[in-house]
Amino acid sequence: MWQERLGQLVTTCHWIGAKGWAPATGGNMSVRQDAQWCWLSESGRDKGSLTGEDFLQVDIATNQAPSGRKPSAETGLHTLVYRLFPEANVVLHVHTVNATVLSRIEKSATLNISGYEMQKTLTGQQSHLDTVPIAIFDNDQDIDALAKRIEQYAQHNPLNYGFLLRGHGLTCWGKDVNEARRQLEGLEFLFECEMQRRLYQRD
Ligand SMILES: CSC[C@@H](O)[C@@H](O)C(=O)COP(=O)(O)O
Ligand SMILES: [Zn+2]
Repeated sequence: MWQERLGQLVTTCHWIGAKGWAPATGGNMSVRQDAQWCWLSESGRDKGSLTGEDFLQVDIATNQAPSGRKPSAETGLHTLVYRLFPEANVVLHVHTVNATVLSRIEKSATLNISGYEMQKTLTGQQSHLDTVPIAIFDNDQDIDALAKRIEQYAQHNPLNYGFLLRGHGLTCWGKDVNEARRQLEGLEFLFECEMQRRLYQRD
């Protein structure tokens, strides 16, 4: 099951690379194996040309990789998502221009998305009239501290689909590769729309 998921993830990484969403080794991706283990991209790789060999088994509770190789610098954010959301089986982190810039333009702690038909690409969303809040966390090189902040936020606020790291990128997830990929593409489309709207709409 998870082996098949990993194969689909590798294909999705190539798609992400072709989109230009993981430039210069930015971004990281993972799939869940089971309640204890996940498989994470190795740190420093070009994420657009990964193979199955470039994924390392990581303990979700401890962030340890038995292989001794170095998993992603942002391992702690992937394992946090797997701990917070038992239904999440895939995590995608990308450095798109829209996510990077919009998360800086929006000064508050939440990007509220409303008025777009494409909101319905996000599981459970049924109308452009609803508001989809996407949390924005200030970036931090201390991933443990960042993960702790996100965990505390999630205790009191809904955290659906993904979150933005200010000036850094988007981390999103899904129950399978198809859902994670659809929501990544949907969110990225919505970010692009929101960037354009803020650029052109003066009222
Ligand atoms: C290429 S600089 C960006 C990194 O610091 C990080 O944000 C990132 O997304 C990739 O780190 P990695 O350790 O390869 O998973
Ligand atoms: Zn990153």
